[in-house]
Amino acid sequence: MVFTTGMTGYQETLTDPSFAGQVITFTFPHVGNVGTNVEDLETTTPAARGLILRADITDPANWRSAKHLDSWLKANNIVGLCGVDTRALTRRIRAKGAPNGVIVNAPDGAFDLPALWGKAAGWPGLEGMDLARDVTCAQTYSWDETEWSLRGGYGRQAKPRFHVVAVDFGAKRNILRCLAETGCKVTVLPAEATAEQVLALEPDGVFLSNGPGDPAATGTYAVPMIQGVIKSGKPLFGICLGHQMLGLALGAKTFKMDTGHRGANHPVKDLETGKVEITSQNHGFVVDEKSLPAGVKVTHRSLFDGSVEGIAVDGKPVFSVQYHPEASPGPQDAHYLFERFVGLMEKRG
Ligand SMILES: NC(=O)CC[C@H](N)C(=O)O
Repeated sequence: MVFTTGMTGYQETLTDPSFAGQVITFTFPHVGNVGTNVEDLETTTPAARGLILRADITDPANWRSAKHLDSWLKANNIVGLCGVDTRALTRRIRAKGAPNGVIVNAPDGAFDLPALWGKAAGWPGLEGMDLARDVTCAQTYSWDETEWSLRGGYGRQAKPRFHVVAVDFGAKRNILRCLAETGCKVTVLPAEATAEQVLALEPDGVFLSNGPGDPAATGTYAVPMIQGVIKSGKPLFGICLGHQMLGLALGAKTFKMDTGHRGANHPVKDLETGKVEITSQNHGFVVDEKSLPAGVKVTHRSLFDGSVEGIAVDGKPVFSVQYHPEASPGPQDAHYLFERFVGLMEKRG
C-alpha cells in the first residue's frame, strides 16, 4: 500500500508500469472529474493492483473524457475502494512504512479477517522482486510518436537526428515521446537485452527506463548490460529504475525507503546550478549515497529528505535522475534533461 500526493493525472498514475504490485492511495479526495481517454495512457495494460479513494468517483466533466473512470477501471480489471479515510491511511503509511494490504469484497459481510490478514502479512513485499520482466515489451519496436503528433499535429516534423536505444523495464510512454520530441529515433528493446544486442543497433545514445520492483533484482541481468554500454563510451541516460540500476552498475548499493516518494510537487535541487525544480516522482527504492564510488558525483538532491536524486560519472557522458522529467503527471521543470542527453550525443558527433 502506497500513497501519492499528486492532485492531477490519475489516469497517467494508474497506468504507470512502475506501480506494478502496489495499491495506490490517492491523497487528493476527488478523483474522476476529467474521466478517462486514450491519450493519457502510460501503458496499455495497467499494472497497479488497486486504488483507494476518499470520495466516490466523481462524474466526468471534461471535453476530452471518453469513459467514466469507474467503467474504465472495470474494463481494466482494477479493483478500487471509495469512502476510505485516506488521511488516516496516509499517516499510517508515513509513520510506519508501506504495509501489505488486501482489498476484499464480501457483500454478505462474512469474511475471515485473520486468514486474510495472514495472507497479506505473508506477501514477501517488493524487496527482491524483479517485476520488470512482467511489464517489459515482448519484442523490439520503434517509437516515433511525439506529444505533438499525438494531439493531432499537422505538417512535417523535424527529422530525427539521433538514434536512441531505450531499454524497457516498464517504460512510460511519455518518456519515449519526450525522446522523440527532442529529435531522437527511438528503438525500444526488452528488459533482458544484452549489451551486445543494444550496441549491435549502433545507437548514438542509450536510455534506461523507469520500471517496477527492486532494482537489485532486475539488476542481476541489467547491470552487465549497463556496464557493457558504459564501456562503449556511448552517452547513457537513466530515469528512476534506470537511474537506480546505473548506480548498481557503477558499484553503488540501493535500498528500500520507508515511505518512498510519490507525487507531483517534490522539490529537487540541481547542485550544479543551485536551481530548484518541482518534480514528479514515483519510487520506493533509492541509491545509497554512502556507497557511491569515487568518480561518481551526486548532481541532484531531494529537498524533502536530502536523498540522492541524480548522479553523473566524471569524464563520461553518463547520467541519471531518480525523478520523472517526462512528468505525466506533473510539472515539466526538468525537461531540460532530455536536451542534455541530446547535447551529449551532439558532442560525440
Ligand atoms: N518509477 C520507477 O522507475 C520506480 C523504480 C523502483 N521500482 C522504485 O520503486 O523505486
